[in-house]
Amino acid sequence: MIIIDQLTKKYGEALVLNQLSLNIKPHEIYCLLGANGAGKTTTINLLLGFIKPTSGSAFINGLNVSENSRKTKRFLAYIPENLMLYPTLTAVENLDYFSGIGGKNLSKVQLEDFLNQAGLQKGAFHQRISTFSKGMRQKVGIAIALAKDAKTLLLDEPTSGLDPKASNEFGQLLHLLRDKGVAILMATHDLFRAKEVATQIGIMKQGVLRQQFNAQNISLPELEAAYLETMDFKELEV
Ligand SMILES: Nc1ncnc2c1ncn2[C@@H]1O[C@H](COP(=O)(O)OP(=O)(O)OP(=O)(O)O)[C@@H](O)[C@H]1O
Repeated sequence: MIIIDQLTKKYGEALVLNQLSLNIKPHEIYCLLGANGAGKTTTINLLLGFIKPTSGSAFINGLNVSENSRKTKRFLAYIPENLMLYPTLTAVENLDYFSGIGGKNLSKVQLEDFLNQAGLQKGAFHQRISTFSKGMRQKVGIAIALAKDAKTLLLDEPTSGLDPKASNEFGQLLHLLRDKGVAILMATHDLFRAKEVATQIGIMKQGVLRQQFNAQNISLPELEAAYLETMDFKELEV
């Protein structure tokens, strides 16, 4: 469960996130859309406890992130655009290391089972990460989320640079995690993938959540039109 309550972030005079409120329950995938600089990564960094809010609060599994940043990481998995894995270690070794940080001590068979669930081909389990494509690395990220038994998954442009097949596979893996009851927040520029995977979609501009949709109630052309309209809307000069 992710609760964002009137979260605001300022850098000096620059207001980069303005009173954002969101509620993402288990079994939900919330896709956050917005142009470069809209505040999507800032939102994720606040949820990760990487930066402190100017005002407002964020809660992961009922814990205030600002007060329990270390504890909340136990419930969290995070997949950025370029997942940081150890290139000279194998997929199994990386999974062992990162699930260990998450407090899990798993056998080789269990580790391999999570990689299998994440769709990594068996031949790659014991290969070094340095030989992996981006799609394979993202699958290791999903395996880490599964192995940690994460209740919350944060994703920052995870399908950027993936080919359509890899991106489609990645979307299916998100559905697997959703079905397990994970609450998922994904920042993305990919309207098509957002429409494919999301239960809810929000459009941000200049740190403000401008529009929200139930993904079932909007077609892809309607979503694109709403996005373009939001981006084109000029603020009234006072
Ligand atoms: N450390 C910082 N100091 C000052 N301004 C910052 C800092 N970090 C981010 N910003 C500003 O905050 C705003 C929001 O940035 P953010 O990275 O959250 O946008 P985004 O929606 O994720 O964009 P993108 O799609 O390009 O990733 C931008 O104007 C950015 O320049």
